[in-house]
Amino acid sequence: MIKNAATSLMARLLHLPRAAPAPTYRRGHLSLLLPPQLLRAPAPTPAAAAAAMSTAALTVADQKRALRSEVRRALRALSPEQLASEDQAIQSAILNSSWFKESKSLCAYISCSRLREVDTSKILAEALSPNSEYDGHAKDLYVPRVEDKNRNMRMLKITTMDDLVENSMNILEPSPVDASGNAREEVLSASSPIDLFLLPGQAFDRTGQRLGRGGGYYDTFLMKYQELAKEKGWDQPLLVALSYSVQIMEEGIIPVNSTDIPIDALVSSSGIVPISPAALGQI
Ligand SMILES: Nc1nc2c(c(=O)[nH]1)N(C=O)[C@@H](CNc1ccc(C(=O)N[C@@H](CCC(=O)O)C(=O)O)cc1)CN2
Ligand SMILES: Nc1ncnc2c1ncn2[C@@H]1O[C@H](COP(=O)(O)OP(=O)(O)OP(=O)(O)O)[C@@H](O)[C@H]1O
Repeated sequence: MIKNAATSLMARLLHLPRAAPAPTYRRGHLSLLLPPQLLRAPAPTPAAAAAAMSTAALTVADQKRALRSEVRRALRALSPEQLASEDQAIQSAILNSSWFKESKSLCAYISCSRLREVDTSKILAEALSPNSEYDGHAKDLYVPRVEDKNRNMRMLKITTMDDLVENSMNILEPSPVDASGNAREEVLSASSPIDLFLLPGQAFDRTGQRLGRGGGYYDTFLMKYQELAKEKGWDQPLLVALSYSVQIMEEGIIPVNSTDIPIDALVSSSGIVPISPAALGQI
């Protein structure tokens, strides 16, 4: 946990003395949107309020960027042994869970060790295994493919790790067509629901906040998928994030926008933390 690092970071960002309590950020909380001088003013003009809100919105983006670099530094300081031991504990917790075993279709990320992401290789292997320990069937597995820099990401079905090729960011992604030249099935046009998303990220907290790498790819995709599930009358999927210990923040440290999609549960080497009512009912 890097509470002290994150607190000192927020103090620097907000020009507060170090002893000041860390600010709390809540969805739709007015004091996040408006700077102090505006909160004190009795009746700001609409133009002044709009200008102040755009400055404050930029500040949240800056705070997110700063927290990402702080976490990146903390992750780089971990030894390979520490990373491997947490990878093992996190993957075992997931592989042994009833919600993973019972899931029939899932979206997962292909972990990238250069980015210090929690390893998903054992989970992916089990999902693709035709003789899975649970019901002897492979699961339907969809993995991300970035389409452009405008937050467009698709989740494409793969049946083997050989379906993956390295992209320009050195992350493995599925080719858009399979070995026979057929377009891969994609989640947003599939005819059945996804049970489970295994999510990457830079920082998380126990209230369900998640900070990603800043592309907005996951928040945008999850918003689209949740709308689709609502339209189709499907159950919403369980959103589970995987986290090294140093990526778990105290409540109130992670800056939040209205487009951030909260997670249902968090898995770290200390175990599984169910957060939402949906997760408390299933985990
Ligand atoms: N394994 C994995 N796949 C994923 C994601 C992810 O976070 N992890 N994505 C989730 O969106 C999308 C790809 N987005 C990415 C965004 C940034 C970087 C990256 O290398 N970022 C560097 C910093 C680059 C910079 O700031 O200039 C880094 O984080 O160190 C990689 C993937 C889809 N696939
Ligand atoms: N659903 C959305 N619609 C429009 N813009 C969005 C949406 N989701 C995110 N964005 C924009 O994408 C940019 C990056 O967002 P943010 O910093 O929250 O991403 P992140 O959580 O780090 O990334 P990700 O969700 O991909 O893991 C921001 O400018 C944000 O406003």
